Amino acid sequence: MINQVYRLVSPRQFEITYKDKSIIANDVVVRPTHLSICAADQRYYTGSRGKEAMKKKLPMALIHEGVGEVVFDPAKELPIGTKVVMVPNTPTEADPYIAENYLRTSKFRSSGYDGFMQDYVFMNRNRLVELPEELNMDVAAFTELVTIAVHAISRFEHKAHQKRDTFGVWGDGNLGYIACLILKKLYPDSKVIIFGKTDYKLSHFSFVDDAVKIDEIPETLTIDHAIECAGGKGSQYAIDQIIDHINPEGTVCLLGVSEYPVEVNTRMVLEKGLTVLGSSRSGATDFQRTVDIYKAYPEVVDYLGTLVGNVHHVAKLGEITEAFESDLSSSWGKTVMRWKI
Ligand SMILES: NC(=O)C1=CN([C@@H]2O[C@H](COP(=O)(O)OP(=O)(O)OC[C@H]3O[C@@H](n4cnc5c(N)ncnc54)[C@H](OP(=O)(O)O)[C@@H]3O)[C@@H](O)[C@H]2O)C=CC1
Ligand SMILES: O=C(CO)[C@H](O)[C@H](O)COP(=O)(O)O
Ligand SMILES: [Zn+2]
Repeated sequence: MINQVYRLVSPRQFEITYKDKSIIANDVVVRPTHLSICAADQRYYTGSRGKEAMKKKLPMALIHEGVGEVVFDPAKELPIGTKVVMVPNTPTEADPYIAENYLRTSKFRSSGYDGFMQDYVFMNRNRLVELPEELNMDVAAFTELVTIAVHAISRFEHKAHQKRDTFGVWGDGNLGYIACLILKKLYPDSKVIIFGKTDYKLSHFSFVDDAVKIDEIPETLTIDHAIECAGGKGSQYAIDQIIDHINPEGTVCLLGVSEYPVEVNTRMVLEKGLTVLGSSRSGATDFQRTVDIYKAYPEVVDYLGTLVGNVHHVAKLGEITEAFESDLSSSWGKTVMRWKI
Protein backbone atom coordinates (compact mmCIF):
# COMPACT_ATOMS: atom_id res chain seq x y z
CA MET A 1 0.00 0.00 0.00
CA ILE A 2 1.06 3.61 -0.49
CA ASN A 3 1.42 5.50 2.79
CA GLN A 4 1.52 9.30 2.95
CA VAL A 5 4.15 10.72 5.31
CA TYR A 6 4.05 14.41 6.25
CA ARG A 7 7.66 15.52 6.65
CA LEU A 8 9.34 18.70 7.77
CA VAL A 9 11.81 19.55 4.99
CA SER A 10 13.08 22.87 6.31
CA PRO A 11 12.02 25.25 9.08
CA ARG A 12 8.25 25.89 8.91
CA GLN A 13 7.86 23.83 5.72
CA PHE A 14 6.10 20.47 5.46
CA GLU A 15 5.86 18.25 2.38
CA ILE A 16 4.06 15.00 1.58
CA THR A 17 6.17 11.93 0.78
CA TYR A 18 4.71 8.71 -0.56
CA LYS A 19 6.13 5.47 0.86
CA ASP A 20 5.35 1.97 -0.34
CA LYS A 21 4.66 -0.26 2.68
CA SER A 22 3.96 -3.99 2.76
CA ILE A 23 1.13 -5.11 5.02
CA ILE A 24 2.35 -8.71 4.79
CA ALA A 25 5.04 -7.93 7.40
CA ASN A 26 4.47 -8.63 11.11
CA ASP A 27 3.86 -5.01 12.00
CA VAL A 28 0.54 -3.82 13.36
CA VAL A 29 -0.93 -0.98 11.29
CA VAL A 30 -2.21 1.96 13.34
CA ARG A 31 -4.22 4.92 12.15
CA PRO A 32 -3.14 7.93 14.26
CA THR A 33 -6.19 9.79 15.60
CA HIS A 34 -4.83 12.33 18.11
CA LEU A 35 -1.31 13.80 18.03
CA SER A 36 0.31 16.30 20.35
CA ILE A 37 3.16 18.73 19.81
CA CYS A 38 6.29 18.48 22.01
CA ALA A 39 8.86 21.22 22.70
CA ALA A 40 11.35 19.02 20.81
CA ASP A 41 9.14 19.13 17.68
CA GLN A 42 9.03 22.91 17.95
CA ARG A 43 12.82 23.10 18.03
CA TYR A 44 12.85 21.35 14.63
CA TYR A 45 9.86 23.26 13.26
CA THR A 46 11.38 26.65 14.09
CA GLY A 47 14.91 25.60 13.18
CA SER A 48 16.23 26.37 16.66
CA ARG A 49 17.58 22.82 17.03
CA GLY A 50 20.87 23.93 15.52
CA LYS A 51 22.18 23.79 11.97
CA GLU A 52 24.03 20.50 12.28
CA ALA A 53 21.11 18.55 13.74
CA MET A 54 18.71 20.06 11.20
CA LYS A 55 20.96 19.01 8.35
CA LYS A 56 21.43 15.52 9.73
CA LYS A 57 17.82 14.77 10.69
CA LEU A 58 15.62 16.45 8.07
CA PRO A 59 13.53 15.63 6.09
CA MET A 60 11.60 13.89 8.85
CA ALA A 61 8.01 13.42 10.00
CA LEU A 62 7.60 15.15 13.37
CA ILE A 63 5.57 14.12 16.45
CA HIS A 64 6.35 11.45 19.00
CA GLU A 65 3.28 11.97 21.19
CA GLY A 66 0.25 10.21 19.80
CA VAL A 67 -2.53 7.67 20.01
CA GLY A 68 -4.49 5.84 17.37
CA GLU A 69 -6.63 2.88 16.43
CA VAL A 70 -5.55 -0.50 15.11
CA VAL A 71 -6.62 -0.97 11.49
CA PHE A 72 -4.77 -4.22 10.76
CA ASP A 73 -3.05 -6.84 12.87
CA PRO A 74 -1.53 -9.68 10.86
CA ALA A 75 -1.56 -11.91 13.99
CA LYS A 76 -5.19 -10.95 14.66
CA GLU A 77 -4.43 -10.40 18.36
CA LEU A 78 -5.58 -6.78 18.46
CA PRO A 79 -9.14 -6.30 17.17
CA ILE A 80 -9.65 -3.59 14.57
CA GLY A 81 -10.53 -0.33 16.34
CA THR A 82 -8.49 -1.08 19.49
CA LYS A 83 -7.28 2.21 20.94
CA VAL A 84 -3.55 2.27 21.51
CA VAL A 85 -0.78 4.60 22.59
CA MET A 86 2.29 4.39 20.37
CA VAL A 87 5.79 4.10 21.88
CA PRO A 88 8.15 6.31 19.84
CA ASN A 89 11.32 4.57 20.95
CA THR A 90 12.33 1.59 18.79
CA PRO A 91 15.12 -0.53 20.28
CA THR A 92 17.18 -2.74 18.00
CA GLU A 93 18.85 -4.72 20.81
CA ALA A 94 18.30 -5.55 24.48
CA ASP A 95 20.76 -4.96 27.31
CA PRO A 96 20.55 -6.30 30.87
CA TYR A 97 21.82 -3.01 32.39
CA ILE A 98 20.88 -0.22 30.00
CA ALA A 99 17.23 0.70 29.47
CA GLU A 100 15.92 0.75 25.90
CA ASN A 101 15.74 4.57 25.77
CA TYR A 102 19.43 4.93 26.65
CA LEU A 103 20.78 2.45 24.11
CA ARG A 104 22.64 4.42 21.46
CA THR A 105 21.33 1.97 18.84
CA SER A 106 17.67 2.73 19.55
CA LYS A 107 15.71 4.76 17.04
CA PHE A 108 13.50 7.55 18.33
CA ARG A 109 10.64 8.80 16.18
CA SER A 110 10.78 12.49 15.29
CA SER A 111 14.45 12.63 16.23
CA GLY A 112 16.17 11.30 13.13
CA TYR A 113 13.39 8.85 12.25
CA ASP A 114 9.91 9.50 10.96
CA GLY A 115 7.42 10.39 13.67
CA PHE A 116 3.66 9.87 13.77
CA MET A 117 2.58 12.46 11.15
CA GLN A 118 1.64 9.77 8.66
CA ASP A 119 -1.59 8.29 7.32
CA TYR A 120 -0.70 4.95 8.91
CA VAL A 121 2.06 3.99 11.33
CA PHE A 122 3.55 0.48 11.09
CA MET A 123 4.69 -0.76 14.48
CA ASN A 124 5.93 -3.85 16.23
CA ARG A 125 3.21 -4.94 18.69
CA ASN A 126 5.59 -4.47 21.64
CA ARG A 127 5.53 -0.73 20.77
CA LEU A 128 1.78 -0.49 21.44
CA VAL A 129 -0.05 -0.26 24.75
CA GLU A 130 -3.79 -0.74 24.77
CA LEU A 131 -5.85 2.14 26.18
CA PRO A 132 -9.10 1.97 28.14
CA GLU A 133 -12.01 2.36 25.70
CA GLU A 134 -13.54 5.35 27.56
CA LEU A 135 -10.29 7.37 27.91
CA ASN A 136 -10.39 11.04 26.86
CA MET A 137 -8.33 10.84 23.65
CA ASP A 138 -7.34 14.53 23.67
CA VAL A 139 -5.59 13.82 26.97
CA ALA A 140 -4.32 10.41 25.83
CA ALA A 141 -2.60 12.18 22.91
CA PHE A 142 0.17 13.46 25.20
CA THR A 143 0.59 10.24 27.19
CA GLU A 144 4.21 10.10 26.01
CA LEU A 145 4.93 13.28 27.98
CA VAL A 146 3.35 11.67 31.04
CA THR A 147 5.66 8.65 30.57
CA ILE A 148 8.64 11.02 30.75
CA ALA A 149 7.70 12.00 34.30
CA VAL A 150 6.79 8.40 35.20
CA HIS A 151 10.14 7.18 33.84
CA ALA A 152 12.11 9.82 35.78
CA ILE A 153 10.21 9.06 39.00
CA SER A 154 10.78 5.30 38.51
CA ARG A 155 14.51 5.95 38.21
CA PHE A 156 14.35 8.24 41.25
CA GLU A 157 12.63 5.44 43.24
CA HIS A 158 15.58 3.12 42.59
CA LYS A 159 18.34 5.60 43.25
CA ALA A 160 17.29 8.15 45.89
CA HIS A 161 17.43 7.79 49.67
CA GLN A 162 14.22 7.02 51.48
CA LYS A 163 13.52 10.39 53.15
CA ARG A 164 10.95 11.80 50.79
CA ASP A 165 9.09 14.36 52.89
CA THR A 166 9.37 17.29 50.48
CA PHE A 167 9.73 17.44 46.69
CA GLY A 168 10.46 20.58 44.72
CA VAL A 169 9.57 20.78 41.01
CA TRP A 170 11.01 23.63 38.93
CA GLY A 171 9.13 24.61 35.73
CA ASP A 172 5.51 25.83 35.65
CA GLY A 173 4.77 24.32 32.23
CA ASN A 174 3.48 21.00 30.89
CA LEU A 175 6.15 18.68 32.24
CA GLY A 176 6.28 20.44 35.62
CA TYR A 177 2.51 20.06 35.95
CA ILE A 178 2.66 16.36 35.09
CA ALA A 179 5.64 15.71 37.40
CA CYS A 180 3.82 17.38 40.34
CA LEU A 181 0.64 15.44 39.60
CA ILE A 182 2.34 12.03 39.44
CA LEU A 183 4.42 12.78 42.55
CA LYS A 184 1.32 13.77 44.48
CA LYS A 185 -0.44 10.53 43.46
CA LEU A 186 2.49 8.24 44.22
CA TYR A 187 3.57 10.11 47.39
CA PRO A 188 0.31 11.45 48.87
CA ASP A 189 1.93 12.07 52.27
CA SER A 190 4.85 14.06 50.87
CA LYS A 191 4.80 17.79 50.35
CA VAL A 192 5.07 18.79 46.67
CA ILE A 193 6.10 22.38 45.91
CA ILE A 194 6.01 23.88 42.42
CA PHE A 195 8.53 26.63 41.64
CA GLY A 196 7.62 28.79 38.67
CA LYS A 197 7.73 32.22 37.06
CA THR A 198 4.14 33.15 36.32
CA ASP A 199 1.14 33.51 38.67
CA TYR A 200 -1.31 32.61 35.92
CA LYS A 201 0.48 29.32 35.20
CA LEU A 202 0.99 28.51 38.89
CA SER A 203 -2.75 28.96 39.48
CA HIS A 204 -3.35 25.76 37.48
CA PHE A 205 -1.41 23.65 40.02
CA SER A 206 -4.41 23.32 42.34
CA PHE A 207 -3.33 19.92 43.77
CA VAL A 208 0.16 20.86 45.05
CA ASP A 209 0.98 21.75 48.65
CA ASP A 210 2.62 25.04 47.78
CA ALA A 211 3.34 27.19 44.71
CA VAL A 212 6.34 29.51 44.96
CA LYS A 213 7.53 32.18 42.56
CA ILE A 214 11.25 31.71 41.80
CA ASP A 215 12.09 35.28 42.80
CA GLU A 216 10.28 34.93 46.12
CA ILE A 217 11.75 31.72 47.55
CA PRO A 218 12.25 32.07 51.33
CA GLU A 219 15.90 31.51 52.25
CA THR A 220 14.92 28.94 54.88
CA LEU A 221 12.89 26.77 52.48
CA THR A 222 14.41 23.30 52.02
CA ILE A 223 13.47 20.24 49.99
CA ASP A 224 14.62 16.61 50.08
CA HIS A 225 14.64 16.02 46.31
CA ALA A 226 14.00 18.04 43.14
CA ILE A 227 12.83 17.65 39.57
CA GLU A 228 13.94 20.24 37.03
CA CYS A 229 11.43 20.71 34.18
CA ALA A 230 12.39 24.21 33.03
CA GLY A 231 14.58 23.51 30.03
CA GLY A 232 16.41 25.95 27.77
CA LYS A 233 18.13 28.89 29.43
CA GLY A 234 15.89 28.47 32.46
CA SER A 235 17.61 25.19 33.34
CA GLN A 236 20.75 26.85 34.63
CA TYR A 237 18.90 29.23 36.91
CA ALA A 238 16.64 26.40 38.12
CA ILE A 239 19.58 24.06 38.84
CA ASP A 240 21.31 26.86 40.78
CA GLN A 241 18.24 27.36 42.98
CA ILE A 242 17.78 23.62 43.46
CA ILE A 243 21.36 23.27 44.68
CA ASP A 244 20.78 26.17 47.10
CA HIS A 245 17.57 24.77 48.61
CA ILE A 246 18.05 21.00 48.54
CA ASN A 247 19.07 19.09 51.69
CA PRO A 248 22.40 17.21 51.67
CA GLU A 249 22.37 13.85 49.87
CA GLY A 250 19.25 14.77 47.92
CA THR A 251 18.60 13.69 44.33
CA VAL A 252 18.21 16.23 41.53
CA CYS A 253 16.32 14.82 38.54
CA LEU A 254 17.14 16.75 35.39
CA LEU A 255 14.52 16.66 32.62
CA GLY A 256 14.69 20.02 30.84
CA VAL A 257 16.47 19.97 27.48
CA SER A 258 18.90 22.79 26.69
CA GLU A 259 20.31 23.48 23.28
CA TYR A 260 23.50 24.81 24.85
CA PRO A 261 25.56 23.45 27.77
CA VAL A 262 24.61 25.01 31.11
CA GLU A 263 26.92 25.83 34.01
CA VAL A 264 26.50 23.84 37.23
CA ASN A 265 27.83 24.80 40.66
CA THR A 266 29.74 21.54 41.10
CA ARG A 267 31.43 22.72 44.31
CA MET A 268 28.06 22.68 46.11
CA VAL A 269 27.05 19.41 44.39
CA LEU A 270 30.15 17.90 46.01
CA GLU A 271 29.74 19.61 49.37
CA LYS A 272 26.14 18.48 49.69
CA GLY A 273 26.82 15.02 48.25
CA LEU A 274 24.02 15.38 45.73
CA THR A 275 22.99 12.82 43.13
CA VAL A 276 22.27 14.37 39.76
CA LEU A 277 20.03 12.05 37.77
CA GLY A 278 19.44 12.86 34.11
CA SER A 279 16.50 11.25 32.31
CA SER A 280 15.63 11.28 28.67
CA ARG A 281 12.67 9.76 26.85
CA SER A 282 11.00 6.57 28.05
CA GLY A 283 10.39 2.95 27.13
CA ALA A 284 7.49 0.52 26.73
CA THR A 285 7.41 -0.36 30.46
CA ASP A 286 6.95 3.33 31.31
CA PHE A 287 3.98 3.47 28.93
CA GLN A 288 2.44 0.43 30.60
CA ARG A 289 2.98 1.93 34.08
CA THR A 290 1.43 5.20 32.91
CA VAL A 291 -1.69 3.50 31.54
CA ASP A 292 -1.91 1.52 34.81
CA ILE A 293 -1.80 4.86 36.69
CA TYR A 294 -4.65 6.18 34.48
CA LYS A 295 -6.67 3.10 35.41
CA ALA A 296 -5.83 3.16 39.14
CA TYR A 297 -6.37 6.92 39.52
CA PRO A 298 -8.94 8.12 36.95
CA GLU A 299 -8.76 11.58 38.53
CA VAL A 300 -5.23 11.88 37.09
CA VAL A 301 -6.78 11.91 33.63
CA ASP A 302 -9.20 14.65 34.74
CA TYR A 303 -6.34 16.77 36.08
CA LEU A 304 -4.40 16.20 32.83
CA GLY A 305 -7.44 17.64 31.04
CA THR A 306 -6.31 21.04 32.40
CA LEU A 307 -3.34 20.74 30.03
CA VAL A 308 -5.46 20.35 26.90
CA GLY A 309 -4.84 23.68 25.20
CA ASN A 310 -5.62 24.31 21.55
CA VAL A 311 -7.34 21.41 19.80
CA HIS A 312 -6.96 21.48 16.00
CA HIS A 313 -8.88 19.55 13.39
CA VAL A 314 -6.16 18.68 10.85
CA ALA A 315 -7.41 17.56 7.46
CA LYS A 316 -4.83 19.15 5.16
CA LEU A 317 -1.15 20.11 5.08
CA GLY A 318 -1.77 23.81 5.79
CA GLU A 319 -3.63 22.92 8.98
CA ILE A 320 -0.49 21.22 10.35
CA THR A 321 1.33 24.54 10.00
CA GLU A 322 -1.59 26.35 11.67
CA ALA A 323 -1.39 23.96 14.63
CA PHE A 324 2.38 24.44 15.03
CA GLU A 325 2.08 28.23 14.74
CA SER A 326 -0.74 28.44 17.27
CA ASP A 327 1.24 26.22 19.64
CA LEU A 328 4.11 28.72 19.49
CA SER A 329 1.89 31.56 20.60
CA SER A 330 0.09 29.63 23.30
CA SER A 331 1.07 30.36 26.90
CA TRP A 332 -0.42 27.30 28.58
CA GLY A 333 -1.00 23.64 27.78
CA LYS A 334 -0.57 21.14 25.01
CA THR A 335 -1.63 21.58 21.40
CA VAL A 336 -3.54 18.54 20.18
CA MET A 337 -4.12 17.69 16.52
CA ARG A 338 -7.19 15.58 15.78
CA TRP A 339 -5.64 13.76 12.83
CA LYS A 340 -8.19 13.70 9.98
CA ILE A 341 -5.76 13.99 7.09
N1 LIG B 1 13.93 14.65 29.30
C1 LIG B 1 12.98 14.35 28.43
O1 LIG B 1 12.85 13.21 27.96
C2 LIG B 1 12.01 15.40 28.02
C3 LIG B 1 12.32 16.71 28.21
N2 LIG B 1 11.45 17.68 27.82
C4 LIG B 1 11.90 19.04 28.03
O2 LIG B 1 11.36 19.54 29.24
C5 LIG B 1 11.32 20.97 29.16
C6 LIG B 1 9.95 21.45 29.58
O3 LIG B 1 8.98 21.02 28.65
P1 LIG B 1 7.50 21.60 28.72
O4 LIG B 1 6.99 21.54 30.11
O5 LIG B 1 6.69 20.97 27.65
O6 LIG B 1 7.78 23.13 28.35
P2 LIG B 1 7.05 24.44 28.87
O7 LIG B 1 7.57 25.56 28.08
O8 LIG B 1 5.59 24.18 28.92
O9 LIG B 1 7.55 24.54 30.39
C7 LIG B 1 8.71 25.13 30.85
C8 LIG B 1 8.27 26.08 31.94
O10 LIG B 1 9.36 26.38 32.78
C9 LIG B 1 9.31 27.77 33.06
N3 LIG B 1 10.63 28.19 33.50
C10 LIG B 1 11.64 28.72 32.77
N4 LIG B 1 12.70 28.96 33.56
C11 LIG B 1 12.36 28.57 34.80
C12 LIG B 1 13.03 28.59 36.05
N5 LIG B 1 14.26 29.04 36.17
N6 LIG B 1 12.39 28.11 37.14
C13 LIG B 1 11.13 27.65 37.04
N7 LIG B 1 10.42 27.61 35.88
C14 LIG B 1 11.05 28.07 34.79
C15 LIG B 1 8.84 28.37 31.76
O11 LIG B 1 8.37 29.68 31.92
P3 LIG B 1 8.52 30.75 30.69
O12 LIG B 1 7.84 30.09 29.51
O13 LIG B 1 7.80 31.93 31.21
O14 LIG B 1 9.98 30.96 30.48
C16 LIG B 1 7.75 27.39 31.39
O15 LIG B 1 6.53 27.72 32.03
C17 LIG B 1 11.71 21.32 27.73
O16 LIG B 1 13.07 21.65 27.69
C18 LIG B 1 11.47 20.02 26.98
O17 LIG B 1 12.23 19.91 25.81
C19 LIG B 1 10.22 17.40 27.29
C20 LIG B 1 9.89 16.10 27.05
C21 LIG B 1 10.76 15.01 27.36
O1 LIG C 1 10.96 15.27 23.85
C1 LIG C 1 11.65 14.33 24.11
C2 LIG C 1 11.09 13.04 24.46
O2 LIG C 1 9.74 13.15 24.63
C3 LIG C 1 13.11 14.50 24.06
O3 LIG C 1 13.42 15.73 24.62
C4 LIG C 1 13.50 14.49 22.65
O4 LIG C 1 13.38 13.18 22.20
C5 LIG C 1 14.92 14.99 22.47
O5 LIG C 1 15.22 14.73 21.13
P1 LIG C 1 16.05 15.69 20.22
O6 LIG C 1 17.45 15.31 20.51
O7 LIG C 1 15.62 15.32 18.85
O8 LIG C 1 15.71 17.08 20.61
ZN1 LIG D 1 8.89 14.95 23.66
